[in-house]
Amino acid sequence: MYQSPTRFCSALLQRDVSSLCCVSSSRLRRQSPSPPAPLRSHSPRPLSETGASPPPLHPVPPPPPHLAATELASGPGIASSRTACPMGNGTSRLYGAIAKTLNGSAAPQHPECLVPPDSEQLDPIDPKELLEECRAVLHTRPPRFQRDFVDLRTDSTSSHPPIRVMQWNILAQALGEGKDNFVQCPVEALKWEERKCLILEEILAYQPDILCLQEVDHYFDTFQPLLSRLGYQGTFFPKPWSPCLDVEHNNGPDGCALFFLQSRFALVNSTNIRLTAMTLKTNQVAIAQTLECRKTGRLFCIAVTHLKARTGWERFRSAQGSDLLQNLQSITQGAEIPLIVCGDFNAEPTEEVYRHFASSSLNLSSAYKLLSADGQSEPPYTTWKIRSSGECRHTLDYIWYSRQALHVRSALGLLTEEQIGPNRLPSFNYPSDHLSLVCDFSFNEDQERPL
Ligand SMILES: NC(=O)C1=CN([C@@H]2O[C@H](COP(=O)(O)OP(=O)(O)OC[C@H]3O[C@@H](n4cnc5c(N)ncnc54)[C@H](OP(=O)(O)O)[C@@H]3O)[C@@H](O)[C@H]2O)C=CC1
Ligand SMILES: [Mg+2]
Repeated sequence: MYQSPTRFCSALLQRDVSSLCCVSSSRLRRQSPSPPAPLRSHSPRPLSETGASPPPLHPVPPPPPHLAATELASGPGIASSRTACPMGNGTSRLYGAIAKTLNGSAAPQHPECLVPPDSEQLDPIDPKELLEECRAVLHTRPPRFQRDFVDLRTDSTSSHPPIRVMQWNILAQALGEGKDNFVQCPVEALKWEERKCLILEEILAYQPDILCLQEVDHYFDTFQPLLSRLGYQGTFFPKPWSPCLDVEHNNGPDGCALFFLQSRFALVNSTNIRLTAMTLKTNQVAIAQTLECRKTGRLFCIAVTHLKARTGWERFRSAQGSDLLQNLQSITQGAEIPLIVCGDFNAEPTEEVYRHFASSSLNLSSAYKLLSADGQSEPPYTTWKIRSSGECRHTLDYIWYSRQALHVRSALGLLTEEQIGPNRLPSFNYPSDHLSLVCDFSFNEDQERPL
């Protein structure tokens, strides 16, 4: 079960307790997935997904006892930092690293683990070697889907390397196994030990400079320790009443996580936002950070959010979006600082919250529209799954950017229907019901001035 972050200590972070948690590399090598189970039966599918009927707007109940009050409002949340990593470490140490995260979902409860260990004790990891290790764990799975970047460059050129941003709802382990009811997805495909490697493989394949994640319920035992060793600085803000906590053997609350490469950016300001809807506190959160490019001195703001899900909650989402926009107005000093907002908005482009973002005074555009023939249409889907209630194919995930200050140099194409397959997502091939979105951004040269 979940332990408070202050009581948490990952075995990965604590070399001298490695014997408590470590799985040997040979054992890891021998692991092979069980054969796929027969598909679970499911009832006839209506065309549209329906969730619980929306109650009137209401605040969520008091926080669970394991979360301090300061973590729930616009408090500091949980951030961590690491030094940037040089390359070239031995694979044997990597097996130790990933094996420790494979060993179990819960953190050890030893008193010596109450204080997080010194970050300097951690060894950097070579991304290529970690990728190899992931592939070894996944050797019985089908190969990764091929996705290509689409070059979107216009006349605008930039002498600086682009900023690669990944947006991804990675699917909380507890929700995938306990709540989501993906009736065509074999339970074996959801095993964390392997699904984790599929998620890491996706991140390592595209090597984003900034990673915006939703439904993260393995921050402390997996993503923070591993990504910090790849040179990322991470921040996690859990949902106050995460539905993960209702699932037996959960690994703690899910929430948003934001990672950036420390070698490229310095953190100037970080804000954790518990979203409100018509002044009432809600169960949804966002993280907004102002970063400085180390090379150019340019400032920009990056934000990640996950809005309220389900049909019937459109007004609620719209109110949450308005609250987020208001916060971002203030953080960007009235749109002075260029902005990128990544999120699972749980809203189709026809919804009010989408229109609010598209028409806000922050001058935002949605990057993935640029993949369409006319540059005006969102992709046909960013999530595609089959629940007992039916097939759900929706466009819900977006990367918004300041259209005057930034331009999109390229965007990663989505999976085709054929790649996704008849049983949809998640699957043995792909670890989440949402596709990752990846864009390369550059500052527009004519606006290229340090703020
Ligand atoms: N104990 C208490 O008193 C309270 C408990 N809660 C718990 O929190 C939950 C609500 O939390 P909230 O964050 O507002 O929930 P949301 O409506 O935002 O949904 C939470 C998750 O459910 C997923 N989801 C969406 N549609 C479905 C579906 N049809 N079936 C299963 N899962 C779906 C979403 O994934 P995606 O975004 O990918 O679609 C999302 O990650 C309650 O169900 C309860 O479990 C909440 C408040 C009080
Ligand atoms: Mg989900």
